[in-house]
Amino acid sequence: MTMNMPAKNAASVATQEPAKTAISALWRPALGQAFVKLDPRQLQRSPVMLVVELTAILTTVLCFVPDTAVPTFVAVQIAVWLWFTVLFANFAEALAEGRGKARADSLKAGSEGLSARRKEADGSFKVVPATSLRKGDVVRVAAGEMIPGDGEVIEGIAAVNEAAITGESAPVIRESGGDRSAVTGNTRLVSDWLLIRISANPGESTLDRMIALVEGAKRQKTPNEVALDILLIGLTLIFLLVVVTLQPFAHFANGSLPLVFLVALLVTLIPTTIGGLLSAIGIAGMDRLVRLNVIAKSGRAVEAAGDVHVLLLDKTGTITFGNRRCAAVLAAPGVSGRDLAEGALLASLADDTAEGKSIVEYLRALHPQAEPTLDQLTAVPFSAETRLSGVDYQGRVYRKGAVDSLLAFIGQQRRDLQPALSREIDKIAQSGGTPLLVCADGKLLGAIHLKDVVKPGIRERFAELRKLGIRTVMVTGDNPLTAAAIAAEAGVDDVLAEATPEKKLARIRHEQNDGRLVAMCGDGANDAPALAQADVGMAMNDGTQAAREAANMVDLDSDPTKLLDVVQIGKELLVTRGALTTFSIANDVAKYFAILPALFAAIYPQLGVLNVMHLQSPQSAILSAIVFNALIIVVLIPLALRGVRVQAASAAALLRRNLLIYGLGGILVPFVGIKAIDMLLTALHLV
Ligand SMILES: Nc1ncnc2c1ncn2[C@@H]1O[C@H](COP(=O)(O)OP(=O)(O)OP(=O)(O)O)[C@@H](O)[C@H]1O
Ligand SMILES: [K+]
Ligand SMILES: [Mg+2]
Repeated sequence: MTMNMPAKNAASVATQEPAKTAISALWRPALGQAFVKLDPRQLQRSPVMLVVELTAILTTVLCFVPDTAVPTFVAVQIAVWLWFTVLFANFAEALAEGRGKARADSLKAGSEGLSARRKEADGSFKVVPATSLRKGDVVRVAAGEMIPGDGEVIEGIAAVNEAAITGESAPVIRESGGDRSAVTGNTRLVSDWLLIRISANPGESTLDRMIALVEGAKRQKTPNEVALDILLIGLTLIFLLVVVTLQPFAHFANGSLPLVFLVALLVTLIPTTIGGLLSAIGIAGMDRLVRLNVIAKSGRAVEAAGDVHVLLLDKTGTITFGNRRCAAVLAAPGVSGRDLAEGALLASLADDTAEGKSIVEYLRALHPQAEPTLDQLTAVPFSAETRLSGVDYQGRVYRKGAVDSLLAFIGQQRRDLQPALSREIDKIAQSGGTPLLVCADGKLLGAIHLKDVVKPGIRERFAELRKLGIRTVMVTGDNPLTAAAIAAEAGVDDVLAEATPEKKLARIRHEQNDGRLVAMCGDGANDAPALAQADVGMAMNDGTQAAREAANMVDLDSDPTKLLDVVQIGKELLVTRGALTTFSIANDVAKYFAILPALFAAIYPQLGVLNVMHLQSPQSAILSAIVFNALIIVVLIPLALRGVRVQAASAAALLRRNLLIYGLGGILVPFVGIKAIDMLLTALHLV
């Protein structure tokens, strides 16, 4: 039986890193695409460009209608440059899509022909195509095989190579229970076997999302883009009105403006620069995100990231490495080490969280003892609500859990605790560790020290966030002392300790009610509601499937500090769009004053004083403006694709700076550019 072809090497897919696709290799296919995109059905996504295409068609027709006022060779040049305007905008979009296309193609190729071993109702396994898997199906995957879809590990532990999706070739461990249970389709098992419950229907998987994200033009417009589109359509209508009313003015002075000129004038005045580059800016922004190994479920989330004020981070697994491990057990005064070891082991035997497993491992190594089998125990699984776990065994109740929760469970107060044990607990917490208490039948047996390590470099990233005006808040189910110790080490601005899922959710709602946009990073199943509520919810890829589903972003590298880069990308996206819109509109206003005097000079000689640019003739003025209008799109393509760099500064300072550069620049550049083109066209005898 051939299973899903491990020969289709995952690593070979990953080597086609989009970042390494040079622009030089992309512009050729983009050139072809620019013509394909002339199809009005495609162009209607960009209303301004559709108007330009209509004027290009009209002007082309007018070339065949002799007009004494406009020499045919000038009319032809205008028509050609109008077509160029549309082509340049199409080229920009195609170029932006190019990198993503290459990535999408390699991702698709990697998933073709995959099959799966699905568990049937009678318990047998049947080989089916991966595309036929539905949410809830259970599949078995063995070493060397590809995981056929996103899902949750329900049995087994194995090493998985996720290079095809993340580009990271070091295998990661996936196991049932706990916070490392989510697997991604199209990744390869390199050891052992897993039983996986599929969690996504066809078309909804991580892979599908990645493909949709990088396939540019098919993506949905964000609310911001839609709003800008409406503004651009409004401006187009206003200028249409302006141009239409020019003819009566000309008639009034017994003059006339050729139709070709009016049509061309309309194009120079409507916001073609931003209209032509808008789509490319959005696609390029998403592409930057994909290259960062972050998958966003919507463009809206990325834009929200650009405006985030507060960042909530889960402690375990996000700020720390998250493999909270048992480092020591401490018996309560009057309790033997043997009794504590027995109680702690029993309370952990049925606990499949990472913490529970580490306690069992620790005790088996240090205090070997006879163990009951699992079917002799009644398991009480850990929950973030109770913060307790354990078993009932032979009529006795074994529990372990957070200090306050366990004390409440056995009806004790913190102040009733023996001072020696109390001191030990505080010591564990002050060192950043997590203390658990263990009890059997209401009697305290002692404490367990769970250790975790703060991820390196996290402090520096938080400092950078602070410079961008973003406040960081650590939320944790842990006790206040541990929370404070880790918070101090990581350098967060605020802490919320002993947080249940409800408390996390309430904190986010509270910030949102105060008008702040909230981002949240988390990995656990108990983080899912908060991730869903946050404006930007980023789940760690190696976390739980619940978190990945609730979030609107997934970081494939499971690096929470990546949110900083996402914020940066969001800001760049917003600033780039804003800057080019400012530039485009300033440009159009300037063109109005640059061309009109030249156009009307013959009809209203008094306008001569306004003709500061001394353009050669009305036809040279109009042609120069059209050429400038087309070329400025090409000139700005690199900026649209690369994005405007954003320094750590307040939003107001950013706005001031950009208004100055792109607003003032937008007014001045057309005067210089049109004059230069006018001189060149005249010298070449083209007008
Ligand atoms: N397996 C377990 N059994 C019993 N108690 C546990 C277990 N794991 C954790 N606890 C206790 O429950 C508390 C909450 O744990 P949980 O994993 O829900 O925290 P959290 O809300 O995800 O926040 P963070 O992950 O940042 O600590 C822990 O601080 C610990 O005291
Ligand atoms: K224009
Ligand atoms: Mg957690």
